[in-house]
Amino acid sequence: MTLVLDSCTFAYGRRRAAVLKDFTYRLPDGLTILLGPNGAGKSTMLQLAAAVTTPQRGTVTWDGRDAKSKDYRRTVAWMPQNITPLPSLTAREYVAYVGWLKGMSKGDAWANAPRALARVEMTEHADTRTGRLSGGQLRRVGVACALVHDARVLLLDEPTAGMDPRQRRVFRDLLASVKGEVRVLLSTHDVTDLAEEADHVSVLVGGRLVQSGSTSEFLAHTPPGTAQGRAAEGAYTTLLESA
Ligand SMILES: Nc1ncnc2c1ncn2[C@@H]1O[C@H](COP(=O)(O)OP(=O)(O)OP(=O)(O)O)[C@@H](O)[C@H]1O
Repeated sequence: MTLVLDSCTFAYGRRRAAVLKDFTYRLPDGLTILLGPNGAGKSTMLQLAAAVTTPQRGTVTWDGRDAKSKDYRRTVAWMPQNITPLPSLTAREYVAYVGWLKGMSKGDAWANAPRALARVEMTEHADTRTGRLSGGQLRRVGVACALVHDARVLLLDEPTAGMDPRQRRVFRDLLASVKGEVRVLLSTHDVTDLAEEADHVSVLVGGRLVQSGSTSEFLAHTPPGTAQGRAAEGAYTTLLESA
């Protein structure tokens, strides 16, 4: 049972070239990182998977359930590149509101929000208005939004962009703690920081997957003689050069 993009074609407008063409992807379990240069189609792929856009051809499903269904929307959580705070809502209200939007009853959403915030170590900020949170704190609230409605899939679009090293550390620990219970697909340019922590790595170039497999399969592309600590970067460069 997983999220599947099957033979999807998507273009931003009829006259534009397709960003993804006849594109098929099965999301593995654990943490998968999605790499690719600017404009490769990573955000587009995540948005199709999140059902915020619809392919012109092909299907997006979870366990056979279509992306348009209510079940699907509850199963899959998406965190866009830029999370817009609702400045007047506190973190708890925000998380509860997202739970309600995802189909929970008001009571359940309100009752579950503190637990979700605790999972991301945001309890002390539960009553802080989201307009006052830092970018890193807001992203943690974004993950809490996924946990509140028990999503099975978490789609994160460049979640570590702009984070300082300490925030990154906290975020990586958070992902490590949730990846046993939810499948995570995370797009990033931060190859050195995350590749070695991932279970799987997918590399998208020009709307085409040039690599998709376990992290050790990805690292097998590292050129011989690469300095320690640069393996992921080396593997990524090799894949880009041969794409
Ligand atoms: N709303 C849009 N309207 C028209 N074209 C778009 C739109 N969003 C993205 N594109 C185009 O689609 C292509 C893929 O963009 P996408 O944002 O999916 O790539 P990406 O891999 O996420 O890039 P980045 O790493 O820069 O975020 C690019 O050529 C981009 O210019």
